[in-house]
Amino acid sequence: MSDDMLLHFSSNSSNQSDQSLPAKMAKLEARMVGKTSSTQPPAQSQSTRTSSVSHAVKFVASENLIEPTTSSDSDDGTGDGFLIQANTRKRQKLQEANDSSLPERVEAVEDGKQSVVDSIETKKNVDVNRKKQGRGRGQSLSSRGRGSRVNDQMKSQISLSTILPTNGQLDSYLKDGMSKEQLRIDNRSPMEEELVSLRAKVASLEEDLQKSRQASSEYQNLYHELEKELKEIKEYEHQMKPKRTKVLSDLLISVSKAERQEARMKVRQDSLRLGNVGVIRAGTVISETWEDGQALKDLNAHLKQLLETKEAIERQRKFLKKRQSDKGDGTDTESGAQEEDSFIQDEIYKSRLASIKREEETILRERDRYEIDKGRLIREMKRIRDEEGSRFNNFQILNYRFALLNLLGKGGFSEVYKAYDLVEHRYVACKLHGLNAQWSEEKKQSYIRHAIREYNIHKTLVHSHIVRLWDIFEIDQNTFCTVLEYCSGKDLDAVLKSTPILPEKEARIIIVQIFHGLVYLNKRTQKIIHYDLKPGNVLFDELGVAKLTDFGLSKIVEDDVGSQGMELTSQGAGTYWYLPPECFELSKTPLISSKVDVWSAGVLLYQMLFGRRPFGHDQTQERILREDTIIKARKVDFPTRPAVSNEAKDFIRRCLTYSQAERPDVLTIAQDPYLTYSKK
Ligand SMILES: Nc1ncnc2c1ncn2[C@@H]1O[C@H](COP(=O)(O)OP(=O)(O)OP(=O)(O)O)[C@@H](O)[C@H]1O
Repeated sequence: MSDDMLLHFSSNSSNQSDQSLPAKMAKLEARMVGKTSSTQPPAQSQSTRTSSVSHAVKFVASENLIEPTTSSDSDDGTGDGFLIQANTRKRQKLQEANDSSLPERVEAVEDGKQSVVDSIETKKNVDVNRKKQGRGRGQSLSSRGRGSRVNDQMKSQISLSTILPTNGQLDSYLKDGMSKEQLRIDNRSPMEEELVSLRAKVASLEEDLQKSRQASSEYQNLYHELEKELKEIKEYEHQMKPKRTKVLSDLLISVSKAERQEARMKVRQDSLRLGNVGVIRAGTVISETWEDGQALKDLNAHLKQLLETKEAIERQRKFLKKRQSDKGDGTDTESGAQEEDSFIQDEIYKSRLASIKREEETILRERDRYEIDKGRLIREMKRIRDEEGSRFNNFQILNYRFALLNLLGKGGFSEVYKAYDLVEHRYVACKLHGLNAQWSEEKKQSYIRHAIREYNIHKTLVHSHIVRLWDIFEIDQNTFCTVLEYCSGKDLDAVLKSTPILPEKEARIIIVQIFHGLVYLNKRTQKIIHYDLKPGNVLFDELGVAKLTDFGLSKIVEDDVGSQGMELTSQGAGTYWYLPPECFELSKTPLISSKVDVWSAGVLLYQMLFGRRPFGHDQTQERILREDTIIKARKVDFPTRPAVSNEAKDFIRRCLTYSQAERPDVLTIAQDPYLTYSKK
């Protein structure tokens, strides 16, 4: 119902209160006779409805017989005449009993009036609320939904009340106990009912929509609040970042300083035991020499003493033998007793010699251990000296990101520092490539080209058995840095220096990992030959996972390469103990393939198992070249000790196949049973 209608409704109710009841009833009856059925089509115009409503309201208000909210409606169209007649009769009866029942009726009328007023008040409130809601979206839709429903109910009631029977008839119905609701339902057309139900649905949907809108607005508010909070956190984070970085790098520095101190203290302690570098002056020439420590001196002294004892016993034995031969012409009884004495004496000497031998062996084993410790000490001393001489030793932060800590080691042209990545928050290894200031510009450029080439190859390699290369950047005109995955374990070279012979199980799992890395290099679209496989280029992480590194000499195998391989352009580079014979070919440019890496891996396995390299172990690089050691390496020999499985030996023989054509390539040998672990 519109607001206008309500106004009309309320004004009529007051205006008509003075009309005489009988005259009004008559009027209404006449109208009812002439009116159309309540099944008026829903398409009926709103204005017609409104006028009907206003009449109905007039009727309700003036007669005060029914409550608008529960008022019944008319019968169906066919019953109109009967109802009117019945009503007329009813009215006559009523008039007869008029005066006697008037006080109760007045009361009923008063009650009805009050109900209508209440209903109108409710309606007004609802509509006022709805208007408010219409003005401001912030208000709850549920109240608007309720308002709409009440509105719809009112509309339907009012439109139906246009076809209500006269008040007499209605009174009679009420008296007969027929519910007003029943009347209302009976008088509804199906379309009207559908309309009502659709309106109810619309109202409920509107209510849902409003709820959703409200929820959405609440979420939006929450979102804005969170966004604000996030912004604040980010700002705070931004402000705190330099402070945090400072605290972090200070911590890292103090830990590194403590490590440096500890390393130096250990070197001092070990030096007492194992030895130190001394300085010898020969005229104006000053040179360095190694002086053994007390433990080694004691061991050597012990060995010397054992040797002296051994020599003394040997001398006594000789003397005893000589005496025996000199007294050979004595009496039988006499010579028999002397012979027995000499025999016993000799047995004593022999027994003593055997025990000296055992002692010697123990001391020699101990000395070997000391020698290994001595080697480690010398390397550590060198590292400390290199660190002290390095221009990067004062904890610089490179590229605003990499906090340099302690020196890991120094290579030919580079220093490798342990560093901390302040962005990714992980340890890395920063390899600082220094160009020699004395080099010609051409040589510097060539070195840089070489390093960039290595970087370009290495950066694309992502495999668990290959050291990751994270970054490259320039430090100054003569220095640049490559950032590598940090491997906190030793490299294989350091491992073999402290334990020259590895148990076969350990050696096998290392070679298996190396081959996993090699297979990866050979399964890429752009195949790569590492070309510099050697113990120093196999690193271990803290869990003992082996990783290949140093792709400085690597070769990219071009697509159009023939089955024999590609041309070796950098002949002479690499470490000769680990390179195959074809790399030493001088008559023509050698063709190389992944078979180079297979040979190197074979040498590595041999060295891990037997503690020495198969070819030219004791030779220098220069001598290997001069004596054609590798060119002559046609057959591999295995020492009798330590005992190694035949499978391992067969695998090594396959890797060290002299003929390049017959040697399997990486992908072929990767199928070898020695490299596969199958459950038995
Ligand atoms: N990614 C890394 N993680 C941990 N230590 C590393 C890493 N890379 C190299 N190192 C260590 O740094 C030291 C120097 O390495 P570098 O590769 O420069 O030396 P090299 O291989 O002996 O020399 P060159 O490359 O000239 O042959 C070695 O002891 C090596 O173990």
